[in-house]
Amino acid sequence: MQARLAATDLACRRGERLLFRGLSFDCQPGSALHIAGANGIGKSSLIRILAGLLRPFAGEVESEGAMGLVDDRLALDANLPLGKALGFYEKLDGCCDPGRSAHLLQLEALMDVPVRYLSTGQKKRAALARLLNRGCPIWLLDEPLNGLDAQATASVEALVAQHCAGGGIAVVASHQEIALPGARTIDLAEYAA
Ligand SMILES: Nc1ncnc2c1ncn2[C@@H]1O[C@H](COP(=O)(O)OP(=O)(O)OP(=O)(O)O)[C@@H](O)[C@H]1O
Repeated sequence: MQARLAATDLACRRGERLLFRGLSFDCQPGSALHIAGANGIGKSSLIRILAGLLRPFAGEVESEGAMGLVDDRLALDANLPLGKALGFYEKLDGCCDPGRSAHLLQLEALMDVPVRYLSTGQKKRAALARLLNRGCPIWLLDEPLNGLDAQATASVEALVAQHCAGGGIAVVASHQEIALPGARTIDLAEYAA
């Protein structure tokens, strides 16, 4: 899996506040990065900068390989049953093994449930299934453990580990502990402006 994600001397401003500055890293295939820090420090802002959804105040991002973002916005049709909502994107993404993500994320029993009725943790698992189905090498995960129980947390940690073992890159913003073997942790407080 060819992938690279590098940030050079990034700074982020939201409104009138400079949140962080001087942030650099270089993720090679197989690497995981945990972005840690308190509420409001700028973790989601950093993820959005990496995804190209927010312009950095300074610095630049270089990437090689497709990116998949999972955050608190669920990009699935709320009115469709989960199976159909995922199926729409499986066709677009050319996913050839949709059963794998449903199985790994314990979603099989929920396929007939309209997306809007899913619980917080079930919605998060559905978003992760969509990410898995895309097969993209760079994962940007913003608080992926929010709403997950212990079993689902362990599943997500295992999925990230497998993704990196296969040469993928994962950047995980989380104020919670997350077990990511071999991951580098960046505490955004150390870059606070
Ligand atoms: N559009 C905006 N305009 C001005 N300020 C903003 C905007 N969006 C976010 N902020 C502020 O930027 C700061 C960082 O927000 P961000 O969501 O990146 O933090 P976070 O570390 O992800 O927090 P949390 O752990 O609560 O998710 C916060 O103080 C927030 O209020």
